[in-house]
Amino acid sequence: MFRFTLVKKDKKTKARLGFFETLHGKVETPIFMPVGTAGSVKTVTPDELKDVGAQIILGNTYHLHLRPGEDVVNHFGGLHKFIRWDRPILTDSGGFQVFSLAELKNITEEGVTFRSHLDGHKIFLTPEKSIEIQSKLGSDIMMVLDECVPYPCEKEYVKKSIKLTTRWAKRCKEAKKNQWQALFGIVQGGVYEDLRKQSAEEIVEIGFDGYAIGGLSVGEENRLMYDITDFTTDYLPEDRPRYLMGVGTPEDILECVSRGVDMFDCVMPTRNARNGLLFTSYGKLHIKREQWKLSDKPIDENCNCYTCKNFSRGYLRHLFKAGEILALRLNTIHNLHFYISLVKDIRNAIRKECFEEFKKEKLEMFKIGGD
Ligand SMILES: Cc1ccc(CCc2c3nc[nH]c3cc3c(=O)[nH]c(N)nc23)cc1
Ligand SMILES: [Zn+2]
Repeated sequence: MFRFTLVKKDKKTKARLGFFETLHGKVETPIFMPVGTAGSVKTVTPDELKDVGAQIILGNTYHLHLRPGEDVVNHFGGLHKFIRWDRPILTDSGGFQVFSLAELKNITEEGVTFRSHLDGHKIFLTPEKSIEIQSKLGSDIMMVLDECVPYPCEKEYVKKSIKLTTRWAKRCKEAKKNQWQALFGIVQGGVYEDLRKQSAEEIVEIGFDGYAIGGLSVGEENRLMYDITDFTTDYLPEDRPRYLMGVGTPEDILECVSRGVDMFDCVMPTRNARNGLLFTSYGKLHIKREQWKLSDKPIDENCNCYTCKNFSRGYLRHLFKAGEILALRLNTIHNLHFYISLVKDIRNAIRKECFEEFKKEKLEMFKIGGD
Protein backbone atom coordinates (compact mmCIF):
# COMPACT_ATOMS: atom_id res chain seq x y z
CA MET A 1 0.00 0.00 0.00
CA PHE A 2 1.69 3.20 -1.19
CA ARG A 3 0.51 6.45 -2.76
CA PHE A 4 2.37 9.75 -3.35
CA THR A 5 0.52 13.06 -3.69
CA LEU A 6 2.21 16.16 -5.15
CA VAL A 7 0.68 19.13 -3.30
CA LYS A 8 2.59 22.11 -4.71
CA LYS A 9 5.45 22.89 -7.12
CA ASP A 10 7.64 25.92 -6.34
CA LYS A 11 7.49 28.54 -9.11
CA LYS A 12 11.15 29.64 -9.01
CA THR A 13 12.93 26.36 -8.24
CA LYS A 14 12.27 22.61 -8.70
CA ALA A 15 11.27 22.31 -5.02
CA ARG A 16 8.09 20.28 -4.38
CA LEU A 17 5.68 19.91 -1.47
CA GLY A 18 3.95 16.55 -1.14
CA PHE A 19 3.23 13.51 1.03
CA PHE A 20 3.06 9.75 0.70
CA GLU A 21 0.83 7.29 2.51
CA THR A 22 1.90 3.83 3.68
CA LEU A 23 0.36 1.05 5.78
CA HIS A 24 2.02 2.62 8.84
CA GLY A 25 0.97 6.19 8.17
CA LYS A 26 1.63 9.35 6.23
CA VAL A 27 4.97 11.07 5.53
CA GLU A 28 5.22 14.71 4.40
CA THR A 29 7.86 15.68 1.84
CA PRO A 30 10.52 17.05 1.69
CA ILE A 31 11.49 14.71 4.53
CA PHE A 32 14.64 13.80 6.48
CA MET A 33 14.85 10.12 7.50
CA PRO A 34 16.97 9.25 10.58
CA VAL A 35 19.27 6.28 10.01
CA GLY A 36 18.61 3.29 12.27
CA THR A 37 21.04 0.83 10.67
CA ALA A 38 20.86 -2.16 13.02
CA GLY A 39 17.35 -1.61 14.34
CA SER A 40 17.93 1.44 16.46
CA VAL A 41 18.66 5.12 15.86
CA LYS A 42 21.76 5.13 18.03
CA THR A 43 21.26 6.29 21.68
CA VAL A 44 17.59 7.38 21.38
CA THR A 45 14.28 5.60 22.08
CA PRO A 46 11.27 5.44 19.72
CA ASP A 47 9.41 7.90 21.99
CA GLU A 48 12.30 10.37 21.79
CA LEU A 49 12.26 9.98 18.00
CA LYS A 50 8.56 10.91 18.03
CA ASP A 51 9.29 13.87 20.35
CA VAL A 52 11.76 15.31 17.82
CA GLY A 53 9.17 14.79 15.06
CA ALA A 54 10.59 11.80 13.17
CA GLN A 55 8.00 10.50 10.69
CA ILE A 56 9.98 7.63 9.10
CA ILE A 57 13.26 5.85 9.92
CA LEU A 58 15.71 3.71 7.93
CA GLY A 59 16.78 0.13 8.57
CA ASN A 60 19.40 -1.91 6.81
CA THR A 61 19.15 -5.29 5.10
CA TYR A 62 22.90 -5.96 5.27
CA HIS A 63 23.25 -5.31 9.01
CA LEU A 64 19.98 -6.96 10.05
CA HIS A 65 20.69 -10.03 7.91
CA LEU A 66 24.06 -10.45 9.61
CA ARG A 67 22.63 -9.77 13.06
CA PRO A 68 20.12 -10.83 14.41
CA GLY A 69 18.97 -12.25 11.04
CA GLU A 70 15.66 -11.64 9.29
CA ASP A 71 14.18 -14.88 10.67
CA VAL A 72 14.65 -13.63 14.24
CA VAL A 73 13.01 -10.29 13.33
CA ASN A 74 10.23 -12.16 11.56
CA HIS A 75 9.75 -14.34 14.65
CA PHE A 76 8.87 -11.14 16.58
CA GLY A 77 6.35 -10.10 13.90
CA GLY A 78 8.68 -7.94 11.81
CA LEU A 79 10.80 -4.85 12.38
CA HIS A 80 7.99 -2.51 13.51
CA LYS A 81 7.06 -4.82 16.39
CA PHE A 82 10.64 -5.82 17.17
CA ILE A 83 11.89 -2.23 17.61
CA ARG A 84 8.56 -0.75 18.77
CA TRP A 85 8.31 1.80 15.94
CA ASP A 86 4.75 1.99 14.55
CA ARG A 87 5.43 4.58 11.83
CA PRO A 88 6.91 3.94 8.36
CA ILE A 89 10.27 2.22 7.89
CA LEU A 90 12.39 2.19 4.70
CA THR A 91 15.10 -0.48 4.32
CA ASP A 92 18.09 -0.28 2.00
CA SER A 93 18.81 -3.37 -0.11
CA GLY A 94 22.26 -4.12 1.29
CA GLY A 95 24.12 -3.44 -1.94
CA PHE A 96 25.77 -0.24 -0.82
CA GLN A 97 26.83 -1.68 2.53
CA VAL A 98 28.46 -4.64 0.78
CA PHE A 99 30.49 -2.24 -1.39
CA SER A 100 31.40 -0.01 1.51
CA LEU A 101 31.75 -2.42 4.47
CA ALA A 102 32.40 -6.01 3.50
CA GLU A 103 35.85 -7.53 2.96
CA LEU A 104 36.46 -9.38 -0.28
CA LYS A 105 33.53 -9.06 -2.62
CA ASN A 106 32.83 -10.56 -6.02
CA ILE A 107 30.08 -9.24 -8.29
CA THR A 108 28.56 -11.59 -10.86
CA GLU A 109 25.38 -11.51 -12.96
CA GLU A 110 23.70 -13.61 -10.27
CA GLY A 111 24.54 -11.40 -7.32
CA VAL A 112 27.34 -10.31 -4.99
CA THR A 113 29.41 -12.59 -2.78
CA PHE A 114 31.11 -11.10 0.25
CA ARG A 115 32.46 -11.88 3.67
CA SER A 116 30.65 -10.55 6.75
CA HIS A 117 32.52 -7.67 8.40
CA LEU A 118 31.47 -9.21 11.73
CA ASP A 119 32.77 -12.78 11.58
CA GLY A 120 34.04 -13.22 8.03
CA HIS A 121 31.53 -15.88 6.98
CA LYS A 122 30.68 -15.95 3.29
CA ILE A 123 27.35 -14.49 2.11
CA PHE A 124 25.78 -14.49 -1.36
CA LEU A 125 23.32 -11.62 -1.86
CA THR A 126 21.09 -11.72 -4.93
CA PRO A 127 18.19 -9.45 -5.95
CA GLU A 128 15.77 -12.19 -4.92
CA LYS A 129 17.51 -12.71 -1.56
CA SER A 130 17.47 -8.96 -0.82
CA ILE A 131 13.73 -8.78 -1.51
CA GLU A 132 13.16 -11.90 0.64
CA ILE A 133 15.07 -10.32 3.55
CA GLN A 134 13.24 -6.97 3.25
CA SER A 135 9.91 -8.83 3.05
CA LYS A 136 10.66 -10.70 6.28
CA LEU A 137 11.69 -7.41 7.92
CA GLY A 138 8.32 -6.02 6.85
CA SER A 139 9.54 -2.53 5.90
CA ASP A 140 7.00 -0.20 4.25
CA ILE A 141 9.46 0.76 1.50
CA MET A 142 12.02 -1.68 0.06
CA MET A 143 14.97 -0.67 -2.15
CA VAL A 144 16.15 -2.67 -5.16
CA LEU A 145 19.58 -4.32 -5.06
CA ASP A 146 21.93 -2.09 -7.04
CA GLU A 147 25.62 -1.60 -7.66
CA CYS A 148 26.82 1.71 -6.28
CA VAL A 149 30.04 2.39 -8.21
CA PRO A 150 32.86 4.20 -6.38
CA TYR A 151 33.94 7.78 -7.14
CA PRO A 152 35.89 8.26 -9.30
CA CYS A 153 35.08 5.38 -11.60
CA GLU A 154 35.99 5.04 -15.28
CA LYS A 155 33.14 5.42 -17.72
CA GLU A 156 33.51 1.98 -19.34
CA TYR A 157 32.93 0.27 -15.97
CA VAL A 158 29.94 2.51 -15.15
CA LYS A 159 28.44 1.76 -18.59
CA LYS A 160 28.46 -1.99 -17.87
CA SER A 161 27.41 -1.50 -14.26
CA ILE A 162 24.17 0.36 -15.02
CA LYS A 163 23.10 -2.51 -17.31
CA LEU A 164 23.58 -4.94 -14.41
CA THR A 165 21.74 -2.59 -12.04
CA THR A 166 18.83 -2.44 -14.48
CA ARG A 167 18.68 -6.25 -14.80
CA TRP A 168 18.80 -6.57 -11.00
CA ALA A 169 16.03 -3.97 -10.65
CA LYS A 170 13.81 -6.06 -12.97
CA ARG A 171 14.54 -9.19 -10.92
CA CYS A 172 13.66 -7.32 -7.69
CA LYS A 173 10.33 -6.20 -9.09
CA GLU A 174 9.53 -9.75 -10.23
CA ALA A 175 10.59 -11.15 -6.84
CA LYS A 176 8.29 -8.72 -5.03
CA LYS A 177 5.20 -9.95 -6.93
CA ASN A 178 2.02 -8.43 -5.42
CA GLN A 179 3.36 -7.90 -1.89
CA TRP A 180 1.90 -5.00 0.13
CA GLN A 181 5.30 -3.26 0.50
CA ALA A 182 6.38 -0.41 -1.77
CA LEU A 183 9.51 -0.86 -3.91
CA PHE A 184 11.78 1.99 -5.03
CA GLY A 185 14.09 1.80 -8.04
CA ILE A 186 17.61 3.27 -7.85
CA VAL A 187 19.21 5.29 -10.67
CA GLN A 188 22.96 4.95 -11.07
CA GLY A 189 25.37 6.21 -13.77
CA GLY A 190 28.23 7.74 -11.78
CA VAL A 191 28.97 11.36 -12.71
CA TYR A 192 28.27 10.84 -16.44
CA GLU A 193 25.12 12.65 -17.61
CA ASP A 194 24.53 10.40 -20.62
CA LEU A 195 24.73 7.30 -18.39
CA ARG A 196 22.48 8.94 -15.76
CA LYS A 197 19.90 9.59 -18.51
CA GLN A 198 20.15 6.00 -19.74
CA SER A 199 19.88 4.53 -16.24
CA ALA A 200 16.93 6.78 -15.33
CA GLU A 201 15.04 5.86 -18.52
CA GLU A 202 15.63 2.12 -17.99
CA ILE A 203 14.60 2.21 -14.30
CA VAL A 204 11.51 4.37 -14.96
CA GLU A 205 10.58 2.03 -17.82
CA ILE A 206 10.38 -0.88 -15.33
CA GLY A 207 8.10 1.23 -13.08
CA PHE A 208 8.44 1.68 -9.31
CA ASP A 209 6.59 3.37 -6.41
CA GLY A 210 9.43 5.87 -6.05
CA TYR A 211 12.89 6.54 -7.46
CA ALA A 212 16.20 6.96 -5.65
CA ILE A 213 19.26 8.70 -7.02
CA GLY A 214 22.13 6.43 -5.95
CA GLY A 215 25.86 6.58 -6.54
CA LEU A 216 26.25 10.05 -5.01
CA SER A 217 27.52 11.23 -1.64
CA VAL A 218 30.42 8.84 -2.16
CA GLY A 219 33.23 11.41 -1.96
CA GLU A 220 32.51 13.60 -5.00
CA GLU A 221 32.59 17.42 -4.65
CA ASN A 222 29.29 19.01 -3.60
CA ARG A 223 28.97 21.03 -6.83
CA LEU A 224 29.23 17.80 -8.85
CA MET A 225 26.61 16.11 -6.62
CA TYR A 226 24.26 19.10 -7.13
CA ASP A 227 24.77 19.09 -10.90
CA ILE A 228 24.16 15.34 -11.31
CA THR A 229 21.10 15.57 -9.04
CA ASP A 230 19.73 18.54 -11.01
CA PHE A 231 20.25 16.67 -14.28
CA THR A 232 18.76 13.39 -13.08
CA THR A 233 15.52 14.69 -11.49
CA ASP A 234 14.46 15.93 -14.94
CA TYR A 235 14.23 12.28 -16.06
CA LEU A 236 12.10 11.13 -13.10
CA PRO A 237 8.28 11.20 -13.14
CA GLU A 238 6.67 14.09 -11.23
CA ASP A 239 4.06 11.88 -9.55
CA ARG A 240 6.56 9.71 -7.66
CA PRO A 241 8.87 10.67 -4.74
CA ARG A 242 12.60 11.18 -5.41
CA TYR A 243 15.06 9.96 -2.76
CA LEU A 244 18.68 11.20 -2.84
CA MET A 245 20.56 8.50 -0.92
CA GLY A 246 23.04 9.45 1.79
CA VAL A 247 22.56 13.22 1.52
CA GLY A 248 23.54 15.27 3.43
CA THR A 249 24.54 18.41 5.28
CA PRO A 250 21.86 21.08 5.97
CA GLU A 251 23.27 23.04 3.00
CA ASP A 252 23.06 19.94 0.76
CA ILE A 253 19.43 19.40 1.72
CA LEU A 254 18.48 23.01 0.87
CA GLU A 255 20.38 22.85 -2.44
CA CYS A 256 18.92 19.46 -3.44
CA VAL A 257 15.32 20.31 -2.48
CA SER A 258 15.63 23.19 -4.95
CA ARG A 259 16.80 20.63 -7.55
CA GLY A 260 13.69 18.46 -7.15
CA VAL A 261 14.51 15.98 -4.35
CA ASP A 262 11.84 14.90 -1.83
CA MET A 263 13.58 12.42 0.55
CA PHE A 264 16.93 12.49 2.34
CA ASP A 265 18.89 10.27 4.72
CA CYS A 266 22.24 10.92 6.36
CA VAL A 267 24.24 9.63 9.33
CA MET A 268 25.58 13.14 9.90
CA PRO A 269 23.19 14.35 12.65
CA THR A 270 23.58 11.17 14.71
CA ARG A 271 27.28 10.48 14.02
CA ASN A 272 28.33 14.12 14.56
CA ALA A 273 26.32 14.22 17.80
CA ARG A 274 28.40 11.34 19.16
CA ASN A 275 31.52 13.28 18.23
CA GLY A 276 30.35 16.45 19.98
CA LEU A 277 29.65 18.33 16.74
CA LEU A 278 26.32 20.16 17.04
CA PHE A 279 24.25 21.94 14.39
CA THR A 280 22.93 25.43 15.14
CA SER A 281 21.13 28.11 13.11
CA TYR A 282 24.50 29.85 12.70
CA GLY A 283 26.59 26.85 11.76
CA LYS A 284 28.36 24.05 13.62
CA LEU A 285 29.49 24.17 17.26
CA HIS A 286 32.15 21.93 18.87
CA ILE A 287 30.83 21.35 22.39
CA LYS A 288 34.18 20.20 23.80
CA ARG A 289 35.83 23.60 23.22
CA GLU A 290 37.24 25.43 26.28
CA GLN A 291 35.18 28.50 25.35
CA TRP A 292 31.90 26.77 26.37
CA LYS A 293 33.15 25.84 29.89
CA LEU A 294 31.14 28.51 31.68
CA SER A 295 28.46 29.12 29.06
CA ASP A 296 24.92 29.04 30.45
CA LYS A 297 23.40 29.37 26.96
CA PRO A 298 21.58 26.49 25.24
CA ILE A 299 23.15 24.98 22.10
CA ASP A 300 20.81 27.11 19.98
CA GLU A 301 18.51 29.81 21.39
CA ASN A 302 16.20 29.30 18.38
CA CYS A 303 15.75 25.61 19.21
CA ASN A 304 12.97 24.23 21.44
CA CYS A 305 14.21 20.64 21.69
CA TYR A 306 14.40 18.87 25.07
CA THR A 307 18.17 19.43 25.23
CA CYS A 308 17.98 23.17 24.49
CA LYS A 309 15.03 23.68 26.86
CA ASN A 310 16.89 22.13 29.80
CA PHE A 311 20.68 22.17 29.55
CA SER A 312 23.52 24.69 29.18
CA ARG A 313 26.50 24.39 26.85
CA GLY A 314 28.66 24.25 29.99
CA TYR A 315 26.86 21.17 31.28
CA LEU A 316 26.82 19.46 27.85
CA ARG A 317 30.56 20.16 27.50
CA HIS A 318 31.18 18.65 30.95
CA LEU A 319 29.16 15.52 30.11
CA PHE A 320 31.01 15.08 26.81
CA LYS A 321 34.46 15.55 28.38
CA ALA A 322 33.49 13.12 31.17
CA GLY A 323 32.47 10.52 28.59
CA GLU A 324 28.95 10.38 30.01
CA ILE A 325 26.52 8.38 27.84
CA LEU A 326 23.92 11.10 28.51
CA ALA A 327 26.08 13.46 26.41
CA LEU A 328 25.57 11.26 23.34
CA ARG A 329 21.84 11.09 23.94
CA LEU A 330 21.27 14.83 24.53
CA ASN A 331 23.49 15.75 21.54
CA THR A 332 21.64 13.28 19.28
CA ILE A 333 18.23 14.59 20.36
CA HIS A 334 19.30 18.12 19.45
CA ASN A 335 20.90 17.26 16.08
CA LEU A 336 17.94 15.12 14.97
CA HIS A 337 15.55 17.89 16.04
CA PHE A 338 17.66 20.39 14.04
CA TYR A 339 17.46 18.33 10.82
CA ILE A 340 13.78 17.49 11.23
CA SER A 341 12.91 21.13 11.99
CA LEU A 342 14.92 22.28 8.95
CA VAL A 343 12.84 20.12 6.58
CA LYS A 344 9.64 21.19 8.38
CA ASP A 345 10.59 24.84 7.78
CA ILE A 346 11.42 23.97 4.15
CA ARG A 347 7.93 22.47 3.72
CA ASN A 348 6.36 25.62 5.19
CA ALA A 349 8.45 27.87 2.94
CA ILE A 350 7.34 25.95 -0.17
CA ARG A 351 3.73 26.12 1.06
CA LYS A 352 4.02 29.92 1.53
CA GLU A 353 5.81 30.28 -1.83
CA CYS A 354 8.93 31.84 -0.31
CA PHE A 355 11.32 28.86 -0.54
CA GLU A 356 14.02 30.62 -2.60
CA GLU A 357 14.30 33.51 -0.08
CA PHE A 358 14.20 31.01 2.81
CA LYS A 359 17.04 29.00 1.26
CA LYS A 360 19.23 32.08 0.68
CA GLU A 361 18.66 33.31 4.26
CA LYS A 362 19.42 29.90 5.79
CA LEU A 363 22.62 29.43 3.74
CA GLU A 364 23.82 32.90 4.85
CA MET A 365 23.12 32.12 8.52
CA PHE A 366 24.91 28.76 8.36
CA LYS A 367 28.03 30.59 7.16
CA ILE A 368 28.26 32.79 10.28
CA GLY A 369 29.76 29.91 12.27
CA GLY A 370 28.52 28.40 15.52
CA ASP A 371 31.82 28.49 17.46
C1 LIG B 1 20.10 2.41 7.13
C2 LIG B 1 20.55 3.03 5.83
C3 LIG B 1 21.79 3.65 5.74
C4 LIG B 1 22.20 4.24 4.54
C5 LIG B 1 21.35 4.21 3.42
C6 LIG B 1 21.80 4.83 2.11
C7 LIG B 1 22.99 4.06 1.56
C8 LIG B 1 23.47 4.59 0.22
C9 LIG B 1 24.29 5.74 0.17
N1 LIG B 1 24.75 6.51 1.18
C10 LIG B 1 25.54 7.47 0.60
N2 LIG B 1 25.54 7.33 -0.75
C11 LIG B 1 24.79 6.24 -1.04
C12 LIG B 1 24.49 5.61 -2.27
C13 LIG B 1 23.69 4.44 -2.24
C14 LIG B 1 23.39 3.72 -3.46
O1 LIG B 1 23.82 4.10 -4.58
N3 LIG B 1 22.64 2.61 -3.37
C15 LIG B 1 22.15 2.16 -2.18
N4 LIG B 1 21.39 1.05 -2.16
N5 LIG B 1 22.39 2.81 -1.00
C16 LIG B 1 23.17 3.93 -1.01
C17 LIG B 1 20.12 3.57 3.50
C18 LIG B 1 19.71 2.99 4.71
ZN1 LIG C 1 18.09 21.89 20.47
